[in-house]
Amino acid sequence: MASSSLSLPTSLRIRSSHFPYSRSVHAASLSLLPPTTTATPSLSLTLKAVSLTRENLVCRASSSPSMAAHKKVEVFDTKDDLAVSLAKYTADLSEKFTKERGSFTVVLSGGSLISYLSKLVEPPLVDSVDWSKWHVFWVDERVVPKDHEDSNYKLAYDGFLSKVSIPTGNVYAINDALSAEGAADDYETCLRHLVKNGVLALSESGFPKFDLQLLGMGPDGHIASLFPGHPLLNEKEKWVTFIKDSPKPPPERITFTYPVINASSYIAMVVTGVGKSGAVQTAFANSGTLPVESVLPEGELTWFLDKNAAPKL
Ligand SMILES: O=C1O[C@H](COP(=O)(O)O)[C@@H](O)[C@H](O)[C@H]1O
Repeated sequence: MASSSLSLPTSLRIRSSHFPYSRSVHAASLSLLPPTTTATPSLSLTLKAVSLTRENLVCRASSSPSMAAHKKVEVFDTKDDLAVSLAKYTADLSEKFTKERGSFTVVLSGGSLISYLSKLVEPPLVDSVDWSKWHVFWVDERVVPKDHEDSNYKLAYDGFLSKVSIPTGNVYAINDALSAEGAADDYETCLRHLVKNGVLALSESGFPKFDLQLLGMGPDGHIASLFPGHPLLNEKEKWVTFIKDSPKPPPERITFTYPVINASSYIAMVVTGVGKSGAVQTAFANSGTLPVESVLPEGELTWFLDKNAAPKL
């Protein structure tokens, strides 16, 4: 597969026959590491340390309190390669949680993310996933009717949900008849009910623990409807909140808060295109300025990047 994979802070892997290793080396000192489990000898960079094999690059970055417990970065030559890998990753987690818990709780975002789920709804994966065990949620939603062009539900329905057999009762869209505030409260009530009846797990931090959240990031580094500099970034108590002044239209939205996002077992951060490479670069430098930098799940964070969005190391 034409991909690169990076992992931070404990491991950053790059798998690519085309990865420009030389660009990765300039900021760091090189040292030899013992061979990894692959047959190929590996090199290590102290950046805080990147190890390279011909097909793999494993980077151990400095531990920083602002980093997730386990963070990986995958870089793909093409969007198609990314979609194939994201589909396999999602299908594997579906199997894992279905076996372990009898259900799979998945959070979708809007925007470009949905287009990268295309391989999941094609053979062979579409036939191997047990869709009856899926429970689908939204990390954010625009407060518009469900058939509105701006609706994240509509986007997901047209591009994904309409192609698979997830029980209708397991698809948790917002109540679009309510105000932004009402819809946020209603969604939080729904989540609390699902925790009570065991569909959703509860994290030690007291927030719902989703199995997988599939997130996108805007060119300004926003995730969900958490925008740079907005007071909602500081919300620590609520599970779901609302915004009426979103800098990106439409202005009225509901959104999960950081505590709910970060209680997740797995998060995939799917980012493509040169227009987002600046934000990715800033985020990887731990600038402390972008909302995406506060995505630090209790579980595992994996960045799925195409090479146009990948940071220049
Ligand atoms: O407004 C939104 O934007 C972000 C990013 O969208 P993208 O098209 O740039 O990938 C999205 O993740 C969020 O769910 C959506 O409401």
